[in-house]
Amino acid sequence: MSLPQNDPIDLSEIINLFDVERLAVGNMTEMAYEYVASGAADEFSLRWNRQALDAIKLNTRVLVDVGEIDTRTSLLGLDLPYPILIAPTAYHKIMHPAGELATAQGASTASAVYVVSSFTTTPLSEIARVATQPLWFQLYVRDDRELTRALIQEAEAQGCRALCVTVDTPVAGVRNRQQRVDFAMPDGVSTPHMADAFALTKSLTWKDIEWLQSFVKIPILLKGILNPDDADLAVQAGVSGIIVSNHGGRNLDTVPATIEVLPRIAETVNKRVPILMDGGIRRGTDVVKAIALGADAVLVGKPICFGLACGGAAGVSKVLTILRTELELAMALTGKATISSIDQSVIWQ
Ligand SMILES: Cc1cc2nc3c(=O)[nH]c(=O)nc-3n(C[C@H](O)[C@H](O)[C@H](O)COP(=O)(O)O)c2cc1C
Ligand SMILES: CCCCC(=O)C(=O)O
Repeated sequence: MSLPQNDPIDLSEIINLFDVERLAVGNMTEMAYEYVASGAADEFSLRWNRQALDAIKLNTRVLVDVGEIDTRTSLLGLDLPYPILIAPTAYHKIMHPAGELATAQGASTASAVYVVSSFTTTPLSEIARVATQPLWFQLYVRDDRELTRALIQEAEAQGCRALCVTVDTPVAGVRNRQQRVDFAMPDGVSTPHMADAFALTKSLTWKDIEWLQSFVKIPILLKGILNPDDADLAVQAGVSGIIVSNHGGRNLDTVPATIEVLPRIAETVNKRVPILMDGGIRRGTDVVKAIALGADAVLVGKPICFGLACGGAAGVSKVLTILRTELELAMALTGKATISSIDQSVIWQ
């Protein structure tokens, strides 16, 4: 397979986050598109993530002064201009030749935190050199715990500000669409920090979380929590945050939409640690809904990959800017001028 030949796309054609996927289809190899767009098995959870967000109605208040919309928030010691982060996604060089460097530049232009995947196709040190906004690192724990430790130490040395430990992937899901295109890394693309997808450990347990806490110096978040009982264990274990995620519908098909489980997890966590959420966030109104139902911030995965394919760094920053602008409009129109004022009252019951 050859590397992608991304033709420059007129980014003014991208008006919303659905446009970016439509435009990316023709601008990526079929293999890369199928890798990004697909979910596991019959793709129920992939669709439910979107359908469940769409099914939530908003409740507005009028005659509220929304002359100053303030989307700022703080998260694990960082002041964020708006509560949207780039979710960790693997293999950016199959989407655009500039790969993770373009993603980091796009994130920096748009003032967003970029969570770099363990399966980055660019060394972390090179990404850190171009990023002007904070980076977080997503960790896949490997069978070899000493290599895992070395990778974390590299992430810390490169200035990553938090570690998102992915806990929902002891094995990858039934990825039929990847099988159909014989998904493989093209020649010339490698993952410098992970030997291959088979290096992931299947034996990760709460004991390993304790082990990580014994030496990791940056905040640890657990990514891929769907069960309130696990959320409770995570808080008891002393982690700094949790990410409610079903891996974008890519692992276990027929688990519920993340927006559906979020309120239950928020109830259990009861503000003891910050909660992030991802899965199907495509509109500013989706961000409002997630915050109203208990998230402190959200992450976006696939639209960033498609933005990267359409226009490198400019495509990534465009996706973030559209979503941020839509969030501001949704806040003004619901009568919520600040992030902290967004609560259950904006959900039509
Ligand atoms: C192409 C792709 C690659 C991904 N790679 C990773 C990864 O390396 N590590 C990880 O924890 N999650 C990974 N994910 C899951 C995302 O971090 C995130 O949970 C999900 O994409 C969010 O849903 P959304 O794509 O609907 O926004 C990946 C998702 C996609 C689409
Ligand atoms: C085996 C996992 C590879 C990266 C990933 O997390 C994904 O494709 O969803």
